[in-house]
Amino acid sequence: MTDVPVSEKQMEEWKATKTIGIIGLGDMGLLYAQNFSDAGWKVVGCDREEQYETLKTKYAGSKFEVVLNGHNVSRVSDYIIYSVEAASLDKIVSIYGPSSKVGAIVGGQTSCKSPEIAAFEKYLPQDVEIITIHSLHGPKVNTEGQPLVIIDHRSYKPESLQFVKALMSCLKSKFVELTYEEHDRITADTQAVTHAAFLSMGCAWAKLKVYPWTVNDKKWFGGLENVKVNISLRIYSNKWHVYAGLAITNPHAHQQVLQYANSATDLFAMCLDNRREEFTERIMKAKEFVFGNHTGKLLLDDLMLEKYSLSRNSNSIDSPEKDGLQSPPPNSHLSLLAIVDSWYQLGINPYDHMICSTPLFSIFLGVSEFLFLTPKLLEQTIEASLTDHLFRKDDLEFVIAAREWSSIISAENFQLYQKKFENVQDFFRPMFPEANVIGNEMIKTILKHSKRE
Ligand SMILES: NC(=O)C1=CN([C@@H]2O[C@H](COP(=O)(O)OP(=O)(O)OC[C@H]3O[C@@H](n4cnc5c(N)ncnc54)[C@H](OP(=O)(O)O)[C@@H]3O)[C@@H](O)[C@H]2O)C=CC1
Ligand SMILES: O=C(O)C(=O)Cc1ccc(O)cc1
Repeated sequence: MTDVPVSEKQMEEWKATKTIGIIGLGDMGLLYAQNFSDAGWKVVGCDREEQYETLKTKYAGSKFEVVLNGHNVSRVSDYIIYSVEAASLDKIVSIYGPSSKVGAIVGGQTSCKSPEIAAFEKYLPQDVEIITIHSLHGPKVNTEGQPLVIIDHRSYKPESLQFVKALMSCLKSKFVELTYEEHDRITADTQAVTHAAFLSMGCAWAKLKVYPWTVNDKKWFGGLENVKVNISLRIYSNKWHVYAGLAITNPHAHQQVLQYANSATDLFAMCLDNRREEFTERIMKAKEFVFGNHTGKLLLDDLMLEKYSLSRNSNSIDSPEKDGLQSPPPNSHLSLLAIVDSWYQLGINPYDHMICSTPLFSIFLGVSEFLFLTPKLLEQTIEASLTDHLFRKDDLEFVIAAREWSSIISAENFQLYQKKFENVQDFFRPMFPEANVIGNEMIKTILKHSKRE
């Protein structure tokens, strides 16, 4: 539902009388503060108190006002959005929640909603309404057309939801109304497991000390490899707490990430033992379950992805169907076989979640679809998995990495998550400037071309 059924007059009245407050002026808080104030809303925001002078100067020319702290935001705002690290949310709501203006609406941007709702219920005064949100994209992605989840958890006035939607309408995102439980289940299926996969790939390359696109034996090139490398580097160039919070605070995510690690382990073990029949049957069952009803065009076109290589001399594609170009060596694509197997094992139809898809999830589904539905590519991949040892060592590191991420997430160990994430981040850091330019271009093109976006 993208239309907001409020009159122009009502909108103008709200803009003239309501104040929007944002606690946490980091990447997402700033995105909202700028968009809302540009659209004519009165916006106040704060970050940590010690940042006050710096931010006041920095945003002196902006249309929103920086105030000292969350008390000052909460006292004057009709809609208060907490846009802070997931691990600190409970503490921060406990401090500022009781200062919420009487009758205000409160929401948050954290990626997992059960702990956010629990904190709101615990610390907010009863007169305060709870309507929370989640933009399903990062701060550098154009908000237009991206899913924006809205959760009306506790509202007393019928116009409150209309008001939140009216405010959010300037983002031009696609509204998706869910309960917080539905939200957490879906995002565990989509985001958490997608991140686990790309985190594990990056971790494996860092362990092997390779920048895959620079390896001279030309192991890693072609459209599918470009996606793996670009998305993995994109995640590692971001803040660790976004991914840690999303996976650790969502109990459903633990099971999904564990299944992903188990799928990778099982499939790899079958390859080591050359259990051809069992391996092929399992992959084919997963294919039937996930893609059995697929009709029409694929989400992604490999020719489109092919140009987004970090490698300077790449000119190839993965598809064995396309003649005339040098093909990359067959790869076991364990990371992609494992995701489709884990969807099958958990009974998840990923297409059911497209309504809540993030750019990275769409791309992950797109490359998996490409692997499973491009004629001959899956057969070639199965053969390579069982008989070709070129990627065995990489696959071993990948399996270890997937298991490690799963253990850290299940143990809810933020410290270890940060340490592991930042180790890999340090390894890739020199490559980020170039990788981000190419990765951003790739994502833009994919989103433009993806028929379901
Ligand atoms: N980045 C993304 O792609 C997305 C993130 N999210 C979620 O949105 C939330 C914000 O993420 P993002 O903007 O990326 O993270 P940031 O780290 O950029 O922003 C969070 C900000 O909150 C500040 N903060 C910490 N404590 C307080 C406090 N007591 N009062 C006011 N501000 C405080 C932080 O300061 P300091 O850094 O000093 O701690 C930081 O500037 C997170 O929960 C994240 O999971 C949701 C969708 C997408
Ligand atoms: O697209 C993704 O999965 C991202 O990595 C960006 C992101 C991160 C956290 C969120 O809560 C929503 C989107």
